[in-house]
Amino acid sequence: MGVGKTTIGRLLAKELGYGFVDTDNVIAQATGKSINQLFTEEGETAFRKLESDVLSQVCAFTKLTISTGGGIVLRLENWGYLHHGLIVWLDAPVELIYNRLAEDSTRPLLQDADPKGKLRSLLEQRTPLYSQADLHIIEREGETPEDLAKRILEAIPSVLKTQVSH
Ligand SMILES: Nc1ncnc2c1ncn2[C@@H]1O[C@H](COP(=O)(O)OP(=O)(O)OP(=O)(O)O)[C@@H](O)[C@H]1O
Ligand SMILES: O=C(O)C1=C[C@@H](O)[C@@H](O)[C@H](O)C1
Ligand SMILES: [Mg+2]
Repeated sequence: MGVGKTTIGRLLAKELGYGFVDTDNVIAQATGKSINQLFTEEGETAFRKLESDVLSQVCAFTKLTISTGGGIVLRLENWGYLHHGLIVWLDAPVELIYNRLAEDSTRPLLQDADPKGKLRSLLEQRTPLYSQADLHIIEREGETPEDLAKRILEAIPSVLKTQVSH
């Protein structure tokens, strides 16, 4: 959460000449509600169902970069959809994310008495799930979104199946 999926996904799409979709944005547009409102008014379970519905539809397209919500990994069903493409785990130290999101109130799960502790526990719970991604990119201090998009693009060939020449 807050690691830069939306920001960097958009840049990657541009570099690749692909379309771009952000599942949180699609959900907000389709429902006319913010992510905060959805969590408060409908609950996290209803949000997760919407998130799977959106992913199940957008994963069918080619030449598309999809930025997801940080909790997309939680439902087993989503992994079938994610594996239509190449999955990148964008990772950053909790301290960095916490500082970035300190003034940001748009993440409902961080409206907590101890947001840093919450970030830590979410990351701990989800690490085994994020580890299922094809590519793991760890952000370095001071790296810009452009730097990260470039690094992801450079790393992608390393996880593509090597072609067998005859
Ligand atoms: N490499 C970076 N350096 C500095 N700021 C960044 C970087 N990446 C993202 N940001 C900033 O951090 C904030 C969170 O980024 P963003 O919304 O892209 O994260 P996200 O992973 O999509 O979050 P969520 O999981 O909530 O969807 C934004 O204000 C963005 O501008
Ligand atoms: O990590 C999460 O569980 C979330 C991340 C955001 O992208 C949103 O999908 C929402 O705030 C939940
Ligand atoms: Mg996002």
